[in-house]
Amino acid sequence: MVNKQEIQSKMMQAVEAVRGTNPMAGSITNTVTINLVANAQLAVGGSAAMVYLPDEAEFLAKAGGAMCINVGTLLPIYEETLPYVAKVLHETGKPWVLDPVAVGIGSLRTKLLQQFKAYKPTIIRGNASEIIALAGLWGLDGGTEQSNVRGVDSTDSVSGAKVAAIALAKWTGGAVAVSGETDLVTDGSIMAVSYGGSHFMEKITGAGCSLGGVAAVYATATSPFIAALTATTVYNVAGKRAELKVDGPGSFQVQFIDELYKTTAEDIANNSLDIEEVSFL
Ligand SMILES: Nc1ncnc2c1ncn2[C@@H]1O[C@H](COP(=O)(O)OP(=O)(O)O)[C@@H](O)[C@H]1O
Ligand SMILES: Cc1ncsc1CCOP(=O)(O)O
Ligand SMILES: [Mg+2]
Repeated sequence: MVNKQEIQSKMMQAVEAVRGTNPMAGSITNTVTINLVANAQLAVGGSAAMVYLPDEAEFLAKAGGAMCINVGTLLPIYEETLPYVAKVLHETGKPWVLDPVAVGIGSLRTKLLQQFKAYKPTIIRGNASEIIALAGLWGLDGGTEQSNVRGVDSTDSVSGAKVAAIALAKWTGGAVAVSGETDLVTDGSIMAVSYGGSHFMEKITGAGCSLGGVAAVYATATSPFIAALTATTVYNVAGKRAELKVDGPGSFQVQFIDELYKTTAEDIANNSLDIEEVSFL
């Protein structure tokens, strides 16, 4: 039987551990949202470092507690950097987050995302359409060959990505977080549904990317499933609170960082959460 209280208590421990140790999680991420990713990582108590080059990525992979790879804006050097660092992370057993932003656009993105299958990302974080398309690219259950990703946005429902998320988690042995109005997090045997957030999160760029960066911070301190769920929950609490204090997306982004900073371990434990066993789905 899955014990919800145990999951909540592990999330609280992860939040405290990160605040107490300021762990470093390096990133190779996109040029649109790089600043928000770093600020969100700092707000929850982590330390951020962003690089582009293969040797620097290897350095961060080895020096940090986890890493975040986000393919949002690809540069030619990434053809070398990304498979190289993913292999290092896989071989050294370092947790890493993959955000398959805009999967389906362009040949380099497709090739890199195909290469990542063998390096088993510890946490895969994406919106519903990205999760479905990645499962399709990897030939797993619940995936579709044709990506429904519209640029970087989802056109699928979160519940429609359930089978794909489970299949991806079973393949990697890690966790998958599907974001949207409500969020799903699974390790292939447990499915968590987390509530909260704000409609303003669709009106700023980088809510998803920074969620991946924060998941990497928590992955330095706990299991992939708890890390993905803790990040998802912190986002739901902070998003809900920020919305109450602002009247537009610009001030929301600023307030959201403040709320990430202020969210406590207790707030996370008290946020609305459903847990079910995957075998009963
Ligand atoms: N309509 C919404 N209501 C509440 N929270 C949302 C909504 N849309 C997105 N979020 C939140 O925004 C964050 C990013 O999710 P999403 O927008 O799906 O990712 P992406 O930016 O990669 O498409 C997640 O924390 C998610 O819970
Ligand atoms: C707009 C955009 N274009 C390429 S990457 C990117 C950022 C996407 O951020 P998110 O997926 O968090 O909304
Ligand atoms: Mg995204």
